[in-house]
Amino acid sequence: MTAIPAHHADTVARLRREVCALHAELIRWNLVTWTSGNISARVPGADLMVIKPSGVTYDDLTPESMVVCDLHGTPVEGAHAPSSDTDAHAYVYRAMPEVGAVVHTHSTYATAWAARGEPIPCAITAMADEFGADIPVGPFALIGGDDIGKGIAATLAGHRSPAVLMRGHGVFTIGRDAKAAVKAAVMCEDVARTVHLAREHGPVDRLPQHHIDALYDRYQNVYGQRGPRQEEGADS
Ligand SMILES: O=C(CO)[C@@H](O)[C@@H](O)COP(=O)(O)O
Repeated sequence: MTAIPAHHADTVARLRREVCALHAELIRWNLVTWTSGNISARVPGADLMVIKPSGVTYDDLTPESMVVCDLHGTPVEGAHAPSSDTDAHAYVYRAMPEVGAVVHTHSTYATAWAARGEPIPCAITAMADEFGADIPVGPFALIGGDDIGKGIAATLAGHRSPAVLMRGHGVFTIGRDAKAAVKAAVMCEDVARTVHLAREHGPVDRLPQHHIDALYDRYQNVYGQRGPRQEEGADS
């Protein structure tokens, strides 16, 4: 195995802790069954990523059990075999330099949309906020190799949505960091459930595009705490 350059050691140690801890969020939000989801994060400035080990139950995950791989999916540091989706994550990092993290789940409602091969229409404000569009469907691809990654990148490149429903499989989300990608996975399941429940009682209309655009812009650029006043602790 190739050694990790010393100047990346602190970052890798931090990402081992972060990626490990965020798997608890997949359980907390009921997005995974047994060992069926995974999280990875890119090591900024290096052709490396930190990813969950394959098939290890979430209670047994530790920072030390995370696996560091290069961006072709080859393990570089770690005693465990990496996630079976390692090649998919690695392909996304190679193809989408702006992506800092990838999350995969089989969350129930979103995966039901994936099983139907149907995009989730952007019908509610929470969806316009986070996704800015319908949540798209990517192609079916077998696990292992580059095909899942190719499908994710081809579907999400140039798309506002940080989530894709891989046909007949489940959800992949991307983000600038692991927390953002986990948030997208949580929100994806939430809106998948809401729109599904709404459709049980009748047709659901997509929001008008100008409303989607306005909601997305506000949530991405205005919503929440931002700017120097908050950083200085001002409260009025
Ligand atoms: O999607 C699948 C299997 O369908 C896998 O991602 C899932 O079971 C998780 O596998 P890993 O434990 O990450 O190897």
